Amino acid sequence: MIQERDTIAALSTAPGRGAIAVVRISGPATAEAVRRFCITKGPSAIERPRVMTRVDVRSDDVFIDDGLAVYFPGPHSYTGEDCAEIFLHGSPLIVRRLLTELSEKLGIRPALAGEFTRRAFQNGRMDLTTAESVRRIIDARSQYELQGAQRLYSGELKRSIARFRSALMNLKAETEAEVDFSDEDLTFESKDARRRRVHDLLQQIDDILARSGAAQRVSEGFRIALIGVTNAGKSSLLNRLLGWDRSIVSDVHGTTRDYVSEDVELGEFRVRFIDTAGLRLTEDSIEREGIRRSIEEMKRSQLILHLIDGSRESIEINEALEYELSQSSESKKIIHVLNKVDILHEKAHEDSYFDGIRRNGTFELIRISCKTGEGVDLLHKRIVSHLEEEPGGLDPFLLEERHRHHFQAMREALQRLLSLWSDGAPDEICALEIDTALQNAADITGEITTEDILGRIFSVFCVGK
Ligand SMILES: Nc1nc2c(c(=O)[nH]1)N(C=O)[C@@H](CNc1ccc(C(=O)N[C@@H](CCC(=O)O)C(=O)O)cc1)CN2
Ligand SMILES: Nc1nc2c(ncn2[C@@H]2O[C@H](COP(=O)(O)OP(=O)(O)OP(=O)(O)O)[C@@H](O)[C@H]2O)c(=O)[nH]1
Repeated sequence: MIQERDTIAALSTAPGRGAIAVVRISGPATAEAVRRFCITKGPSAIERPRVMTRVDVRSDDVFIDDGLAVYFPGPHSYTGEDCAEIFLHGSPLIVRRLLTELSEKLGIRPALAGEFTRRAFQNGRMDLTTAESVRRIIDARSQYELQGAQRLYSGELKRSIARFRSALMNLKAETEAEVDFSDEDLTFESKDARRRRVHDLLQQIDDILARSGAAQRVSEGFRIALIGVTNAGKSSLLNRLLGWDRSIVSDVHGTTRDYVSEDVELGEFRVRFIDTAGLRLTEDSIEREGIRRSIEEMKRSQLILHLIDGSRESIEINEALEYELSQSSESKKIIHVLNKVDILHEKAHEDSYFDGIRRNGTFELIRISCKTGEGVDLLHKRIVSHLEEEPGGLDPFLLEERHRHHFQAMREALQRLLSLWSDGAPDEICALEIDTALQNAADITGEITTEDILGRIFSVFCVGK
């Protein structure tokens, strides 16, 4: 059983060798630990709260490291308890020495994953949505996801929950007033006006869920399929876009037998490029399987880059492309990329070269050379702007699955409330649904939490956070 009053310590910087390692301590024995292990000639770190102090880190007469220390007396600290940070040389051996001494001499135990932030939450330093966003900030894998997490950290969700709660409280107060005073001759806001307010809340919940769903899809990464005949230069383009040799580039037809995928940061976004098997009719069964899979991949992707080998006399339209071009104009976005402009076939200068790929008369074409790099930047920009056009693409509002669950439950309670009202149910029964909605709103920010819920939330954190 974890004691709240335990003093905890952990390495808070990334594990392994590094320039500097920071050990963080939190809890009642912190000041004693600093006094005992952080030795100064002049004023101690304890006497100079929140000021970085040069110290000799030592245990009795045994030298551990030349370091720096900061003491944050509670409640003005990250966790709200007495805290300290000791900056050491980034050696795992030094860190282990200090943590061992803290444990053996003062009974300071290693912190669990996320335990500092958990204490910050439990000491009222932050609400649950802010605490959760700390992990998301650390784990973000694109600027887009980071921005979404930072909006949570800045309290955007907490504030909208506060608005929901006050609207629900008003609704409840009025409903109860009606129950209490129903015999008296008082005028209350008409049921109609109240209905409209509930509809308005439902609309707001739907908007939040829709925005977060879109943001989630964006942050998980767009799938971009690279398709085109063998030797068109798909592998070369992927390498150009990624900036390093990820897939095998060769001039033997059919090198890419299966698809390779790669998650990369492209501008603000995380995207997954799928380099599909070179498409050509073949008797080779393994290669045919690759082709079947590239058609599948193409169907699942949000954007298709169709690579054309501009050194050839004509554009070869294969099954996969045929399928895609036959879809209606609202279907998948497709960018045709004319590659090898450095050795362009003379026919590729004529408009008729592109007749086969027009869809409803138009098509988007970008000319590049993977050999010289010409046009690759422009293509990169075009891909990013396609991503930005995606719904929710520029408005990251990321929610945890837990938040979505409670919003859904709020939504269902409010819908039941509306139908109870329609059925003319007693106000006491209606008030119960408002309570359910209120409870779910409170669960999001963590007004009332259980050990079990907190355990699940913080166990996915890093140790030391
Ligand atoms: N070295 C170090 N860097 C860090 C953190 C940290 O704890 N230590 N942080 C986190 O892990 C983040 C910064 N967040 C923090 C939030 C609050 C307090 C804090 O001590 N708050 C007190 C004092 C406020 C003040 O002096 O202005 C308070 O709010 O009362 C510290 C860090 C990122 N960088
Ligand atoms: N001159 C020129 N050669 C290119 C260009 N892009 C690719 N190549 C060459 O074309 C050949 C095929 O390129 P890859 O990138 O392997 O083509 P791929 O589409 O991945 O081929 P498969 O995996 O067989 O489907 C290689 O020899 C490349 O060096 C270009 O812009 N100009």
